[in-house]
Amino acid sequence: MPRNDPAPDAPAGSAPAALHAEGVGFGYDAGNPVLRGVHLEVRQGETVALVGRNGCGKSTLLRLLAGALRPTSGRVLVGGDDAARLGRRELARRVAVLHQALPPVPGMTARQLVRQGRFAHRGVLGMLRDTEDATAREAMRRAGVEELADRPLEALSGGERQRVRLALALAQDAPVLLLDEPTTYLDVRHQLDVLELVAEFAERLTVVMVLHELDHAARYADRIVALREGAVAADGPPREVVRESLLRDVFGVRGRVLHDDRLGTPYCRLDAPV
Ligand SMILES: Nc1ncnc2c1ncn2[C@@H]1O[C@H](COP(=O)(O)OP(=O)(O)OP(=O)(O)O)[C@@H](O)[C@H]1O
Repeated sequence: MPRNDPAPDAPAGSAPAALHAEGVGFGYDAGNPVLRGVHLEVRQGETVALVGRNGCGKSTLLRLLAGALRPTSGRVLVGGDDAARLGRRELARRVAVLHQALPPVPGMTARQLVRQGRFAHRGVLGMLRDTEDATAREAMRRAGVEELADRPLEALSGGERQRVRLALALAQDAPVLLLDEPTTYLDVRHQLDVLELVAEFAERLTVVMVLHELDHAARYADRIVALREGAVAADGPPREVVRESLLRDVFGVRGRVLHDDRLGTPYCRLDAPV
C-alpha cells in the first residue's frame, strides 16, 4: 500500500511534534563528531525513512531520538518533553525501538523476549497481568511468529529473529515506533510482509525507520530524510527527495530515477559507482 500522503500541517496550538531533534550534535569520542546540528521534526502519524551511506549516523540519530543517547549539543523532545528528563519507563511508554541485530541471550525463548516489551506497563511488583500477556501474544500474532514462541532465540534464523524483534517492539504498544533496518536478513517476501505490517501500524503510530533500500523508502514513507556525514542533506516527500542528484551526492552512485505509475512512487535503477 503506498503511503505517500503527507501528514497535514499541524495547526498552531495543536499537539506537539511526536519527535523533535533541535540542532542535535553528537560524538562517541570527544573531537570526533558523528552528528552535527541535526534538525528533524516528526509530526504525529508521519512515517519517516532515514537513509544514507554506511556510517553516516542513521542508527546514532535513532538512538538519540529514542533517548538512549544524550546529545552533546542541542536537545531531543519526545512528545514535547526533553528526552533527557524522562525516565526509562516513561520513554519506553512513548517510544518503542527495533534495534539492529543484537546477539540473543542464551536460552531465552522468543516468547520471553517479546514479553520483555511489556516491562514499562508492569505493576510495582513486576508482575505481568493477563491483559499484558495478551498484548504480547497479539504482537507475536501480528508479526507472524506465534509458532516460534517456545523456540530459543539462538535456534532461529536471522529472518525469524528479526520478526521476533519486531513483535518485541510492537508489544511495547508505544505511539512512536523506531525501526533500525527492519528488513535486514529478510527474504523479499518477508521484507514486504514487514513493511506492509509497519504501514498498517503507521496508520495510528508515528514511525521512523532506517532503510537501505531507497525503493522501499520511496514506497512506504511519507517523507525521506537523507543524512550525509552526520548532517541532513535532503528532507521531503519521496518524489522530491529521490533524484539522480541524491544518488550521486549522498550515495556516490550513478543511476536513473523512474516513476512507478501503478504505485505512484519513484524507484531507482542503479548503474555504477560514481
Ligand atoms: N558505540 C560506538 N562507539 C564508537 N563509535 C561508534 C559507535 N557506534 C557507531 N559508531 C561510529 O559512529 C558513526 C556512525 O555510526 P552509525 O551506526 O550511526 O551509522 P549508520 O549510518 O547507522 O551506519 P550503517 O548504515 O552502517 O548501519 C560510524 O563512524 C561508527 O563507526
